[in-house]
Amino acid sequence: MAMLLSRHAIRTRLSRPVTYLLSNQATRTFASDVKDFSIPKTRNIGIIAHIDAGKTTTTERMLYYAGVTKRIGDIDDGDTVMDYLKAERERGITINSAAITFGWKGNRINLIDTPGHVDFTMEVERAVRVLDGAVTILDGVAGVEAQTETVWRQSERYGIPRIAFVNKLDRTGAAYGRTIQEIWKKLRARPLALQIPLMDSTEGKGIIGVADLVTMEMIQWDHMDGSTMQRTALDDAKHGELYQEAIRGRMALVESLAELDDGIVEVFFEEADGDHMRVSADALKESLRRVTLDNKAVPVLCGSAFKNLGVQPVLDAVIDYLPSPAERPAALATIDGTKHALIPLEENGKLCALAFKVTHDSRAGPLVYVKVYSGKINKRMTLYNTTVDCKERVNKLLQMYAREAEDIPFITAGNIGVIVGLKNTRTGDTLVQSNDTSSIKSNLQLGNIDIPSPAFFAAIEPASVSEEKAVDEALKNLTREDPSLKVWTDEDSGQTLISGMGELHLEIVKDRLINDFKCKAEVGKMRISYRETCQSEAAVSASYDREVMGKRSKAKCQVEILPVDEDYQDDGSSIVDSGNYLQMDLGEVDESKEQQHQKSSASLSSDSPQLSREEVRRAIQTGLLSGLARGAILGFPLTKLKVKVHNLETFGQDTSVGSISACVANGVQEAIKQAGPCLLEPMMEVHTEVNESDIGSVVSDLSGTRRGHVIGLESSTTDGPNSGYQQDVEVYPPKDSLLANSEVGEYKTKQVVKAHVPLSSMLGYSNGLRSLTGGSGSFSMRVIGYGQMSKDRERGVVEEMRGY
Ligand SMILES: Nc1nc2c(ncn2[C@@H]2O[C@H](COP(=O)(O)OP(=O)(O)OP(=O)(O)O)[C@@H](O)[C@H]2O)c(=O)[nH]1
Repeated sequence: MAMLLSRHAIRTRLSRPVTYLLSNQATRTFASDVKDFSIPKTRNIGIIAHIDAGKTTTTERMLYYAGVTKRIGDIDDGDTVMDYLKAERERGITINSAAITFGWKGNRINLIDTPGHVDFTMEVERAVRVLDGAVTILDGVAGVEAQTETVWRQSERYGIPRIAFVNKLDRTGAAYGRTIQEIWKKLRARPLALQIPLMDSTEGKGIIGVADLVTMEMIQWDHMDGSTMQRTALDDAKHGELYQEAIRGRMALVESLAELDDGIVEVFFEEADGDHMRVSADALKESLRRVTLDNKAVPVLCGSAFKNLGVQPVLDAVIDYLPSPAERPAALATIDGTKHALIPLEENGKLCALAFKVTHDSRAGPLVYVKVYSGKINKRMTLYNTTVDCKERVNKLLQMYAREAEDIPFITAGNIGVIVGLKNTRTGDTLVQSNDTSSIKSNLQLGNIDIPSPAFFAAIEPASVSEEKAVDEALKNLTREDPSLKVWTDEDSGQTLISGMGELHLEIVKDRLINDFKCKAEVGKMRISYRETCQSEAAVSASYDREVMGKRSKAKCQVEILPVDEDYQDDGSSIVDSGNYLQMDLGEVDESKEQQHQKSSASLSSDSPQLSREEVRRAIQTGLLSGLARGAILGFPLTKLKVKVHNLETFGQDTSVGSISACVANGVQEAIKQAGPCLLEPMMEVHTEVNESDIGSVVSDLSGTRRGHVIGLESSTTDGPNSGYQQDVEVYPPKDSLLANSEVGEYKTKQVVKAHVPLSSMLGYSNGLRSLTGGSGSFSMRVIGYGQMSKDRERGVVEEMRGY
């Protein structure tokens, strides 16, 4: 079976088990290989996918086959190990990215399970940046879905090598070939099929085994729990059609690798005599590893986690193709927020670690999950948190098994572990050694995540005065865990408010307050976080004149306000904050003249305070921000305004920073009232992916009932612009491959409807879309800004908010 490689390739040739228990669950025994902390044998990996693709189902099998659990947890029965929060078990979804360590064939895998729901994109982002590699799980029926693309892009931003597992091939309509084509077309990644599924066409059972194209073996699993895996050499007499297909698959694999990797070309000509079938499995694996680590390609495997088919080869692929921490580029940190520094992975280097997640345990207190990038954390060590500038003491170090944990003596560079005892560290903080005297100690940051502005809020009311402290404490813990959750007090009502990324996000917070923290509190209706702006210009003179304890404090200023739109181009002279452009004219006077000016203006007292120019500037800025914090209609923050303060005059000895700020804030508030205040609502960019037959109903729903504006329609497999994305490559297997698709898996081209829709109209869209498309549609959305609403709608919102 000798064949030449493609022309392109030729051209390019040349201890003791568990000692510590956080919950009351049963003690478990950890495999000894997880105690091997050597870097080449460590894999920090995550599982990323669209909601419901089967991440948790697959992970549960991984834990079972690795010997961590004694039986397989079932998502549908609500008894999984990874989804341990009550709220997760009830809903059957993953919310907190639970981290777990287990051994596989002498290696140590730190696995982080991540949520697929759009409300928890921040959780994914937090997890993704500490990963060294990722397994992408795709639903073999739905293919590459909207949220898959979002999480894929997130992992791409961090340059994380990935493998893919096409799951659910037992289901009617599953299509492996089509899913692989979608990896190519939608994710713009080069898929390399390492397996082809054996479909049972007679009884329509879907997948019953897989052909391994690397070893040219047939793999089959027992019908019980899938723990016994039988490998037999593929042969023509026994496997007939599948054997022929496997040969085509093997040749396609070698050809594709040859385009990406010179190493395999050499093996092909020098060791395999130009025969695709004689390239050894080991040589193929080495080549696959090289191209995966270089992010040139994505090895693809397949199966059905639910039917216990295909999971062990995914674990093998994690070891074979995903990087150890030593094979990743050095971490990037910032010093003083501007200079960049690389943190090479050195076990004996200076300690540098990132707290990527904080959870709360009722017995142990805060558990801080860290990734150590350099150096080593020991028990009882004193750390320095560079983000909040404080010393922290390590009490215990743990290795997690979902909710259970084991004491470990240290966490070395490249590893993930949990610290108990840190009091102030929050998600996203950087930790270094306390006695590190180098200049980078206090200002080195491993880079925080930008948190989008919250879209929803709700009021929280403790059930009684005696409950207030417990609720406050619980909220403090929850915000430490989750930086996308905000808590504040409404000035008018004195109510505590929480805001977050979405309805589900806040619902989960509520569940956790009540069930995990056992607080007695009422959470009010989820409300949309609107914004306010002005429709016209206004200029006002503001003054502040107060006597406090016999001392007179007086200031005057002019405030001008004007609305700006998204296209506004500032000349660089403004301070930009929350979509507002702030300007302050302090005049051309220099420091000494300014002080004289203050003195000469002092008409009420002879001993005027000598505020520096910088103090005055800061006081004005504080006033501007506080004036813009609450709108005139419903008290929402203002945005899309240009505000200018000038002609500031101060009088008297007590014309303090506070008086200037108050004068400016009063001026801003007065100007807003005069400039035609109006409400703005969050606008979402929505991508809805549907079968062609459903386009009509989806478009009319979005543009009619949901008040959206459809901006485009494109085939979900359209090739968009992407440098380096080669379109003329043949990807195996083809989308209509009979063998790779289940009998009824007829190929349907999907279309993506792109629309801008007000957030308020997107409430309940998941259910609406499900009924419009019979469950085949999926969508993703993100906030793109704030849009004006009609006067009628504004009236409705005001009445609803004020409770008329
Ligand atoms: N038929 C079939 N169903 C599966 C398979 N894998 C998962 N499921 C089902 O798909 C649903 C979702 O599975 P999960 O494992 O919770 O998916 P997930 O990706 O973890 O979902 P989130 O945690 O919500 O992001 C459950 O009802 C599973 O039983 C599979 O291989 N075949």
